[in-house]
Amino acid sequence: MQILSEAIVDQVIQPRQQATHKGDFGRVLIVGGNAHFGGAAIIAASAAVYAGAGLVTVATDSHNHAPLHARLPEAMVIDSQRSDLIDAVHQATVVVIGPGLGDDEVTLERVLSAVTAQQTLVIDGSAITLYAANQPALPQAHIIWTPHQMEWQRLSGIAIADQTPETSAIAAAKLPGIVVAKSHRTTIFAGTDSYQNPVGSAALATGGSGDTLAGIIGAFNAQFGAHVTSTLAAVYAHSDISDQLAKTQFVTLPTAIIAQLPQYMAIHANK
Ligand SMILES: NC(=O)C1=CN([C@@H]2O[C@H](COP(=O)(O)OP(=O)(O)OC[C@H]3O[C@@H](n4cnc5c(N)ncnc54)[C@H](O)[C@@H]3O)[C@@H](O)[C@H]2O)[C@@H](O)CC1
Ligand SMILES: Nc1ncnc2c1ncn2[C@@H]1O[C@H](COP(=O)(O)OP(=O)(O)O)[C@@H](O)[C@H]1O
Ligand SMILES: [Mg+2]
Repeated sequence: MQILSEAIVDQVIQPRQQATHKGDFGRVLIVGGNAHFGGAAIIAASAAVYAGAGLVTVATDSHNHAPLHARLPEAMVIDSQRSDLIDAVHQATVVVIGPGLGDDEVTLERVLSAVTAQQTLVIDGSAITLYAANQPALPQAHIIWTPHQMEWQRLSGIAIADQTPETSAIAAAKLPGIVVAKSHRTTIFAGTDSYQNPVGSAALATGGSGDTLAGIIGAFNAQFGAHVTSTLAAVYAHSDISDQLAKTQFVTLPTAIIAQLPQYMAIHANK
């Protein structure tokens, strides 16, 4: 198992070429936010925008459209219950499904059946819980699972108390793609390789921290490429920003971490 360091962030985040346009930095589609969990989709979308995705669209319950625009005018929005969801999936570089999705199995299956092998699919939150329960068909895409320990229990069948790098590696190998097994010391499994994140603290133990990470992972894969390094850098950056804020803040709120992303990325792009 390789222990991550700040070097992964310096390696992945590079200065931007100047003769570029927003399309060069990827299109991220966030699918989530039912009428009760709209904040999760807004948090994930905010993280994706502030982490540098070229364009961000949110497919979410219509209850969330006005609140989303009020907080994040940079994002576009569509009603996840309408037919243009499939068009939005086809236009995306990366699809992040799950933050606040709740029990919307229909939307999960519609999205899974529309994602293609050329795309990246981040499966987070309720989408993990729904997949674990119903096992819908998965696309041939570059898949990144981001379960917390309870979601990993549901997906892997390993009780939280029995989740170790060894047991989780065996379970992760049975899934397509990358598994980001979130915990106090998040471990990432990619093929036969495994990595551990050495940073992060209990200041992250607040609702929305995982929604934030899902958005950062989406944005990093969209703009830096669908390589495991993009996901590793996102995991490290999320915790590293929190650790820096935690020097003076008892809990590091998703919105506080998100606000730091542009400055953090500017510093590391030039290292
Ligand atoms: N502001 C919002 O709208 C928020 C919405 N959220 C969404 O709520 C939906 C449900 O996700 P939740 O994670 O809240 O609920 P889950 O039911 O998936 O998991 C949390 C439950 O598992 C238990 N648990 C035990 N050990 C745990 C561990 N080590 N890590 C995490 N949970 C552990 C918790 O006590 C809790 O009862 C997701 O779609 C998520 O994205 C959450 O992200 C919180 C914030
Ligand atoms: N005590 C802790 N130490 C380090 N990281 C933590 C701790 N508690 C939570 N985290 C991190 O915060 C995030 C929580 O994810 P998740 O439970 O999915 O949040 P939510 O679904 O509420 O957005 C994960 O990245 C996890 O690694
Ligand atoms: Mg979560």
